[in-house]
Amino acid sequence: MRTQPLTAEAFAPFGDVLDCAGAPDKMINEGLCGRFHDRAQLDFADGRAGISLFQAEPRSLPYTLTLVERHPEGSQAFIPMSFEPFLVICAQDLGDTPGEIVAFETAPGQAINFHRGTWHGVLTPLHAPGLFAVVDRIGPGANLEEFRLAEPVLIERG
Ligand SMILES: NC(=O)N[C@@H](O)C(=O)O
Ligand code: NI
Repeated sequence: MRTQPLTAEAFAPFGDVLDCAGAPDKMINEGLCGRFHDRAQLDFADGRAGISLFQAEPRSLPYTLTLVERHPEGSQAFIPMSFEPFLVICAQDLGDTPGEIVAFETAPGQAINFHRGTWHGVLTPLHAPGLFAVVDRIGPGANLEEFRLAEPVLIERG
């Protein structure tokens, strides 16, 4: 299957796109900063928000996907700390199992937030340095379900 450009509309079933598209919601700091306010649906059931840094190995396209995962107790945001695009993989939810895989390539300056329970591929940079801030749930109990695909899915550039 092939990647598609990340847009808020196409990603809406899976989560939020964070970018500075359009006009800011408000100008702050004496008019020197545009605030794109409250742009993600965060959820940290029975826990709290945490900010972690991920230093991930870059991958290449074509990319062979063998596993997806989800976090039933919380949302998870991937915020690149570079201006490099990255690969975002999701799957529709069929209840206990993931459905069709959908793959996006971000534009520079875009970040994403997976909604609670969204099936997704793990953090997948396409270029070094692979450095991301990740905002997700810190709390008790399990918050990771993994699903190994019956057949690997080859993801190619769209
Ligand atoms: N396991 C972990 O902290 N990261 C994954 O959830 C991921 O989506 O990369
Ligand atoms: Ni995850």
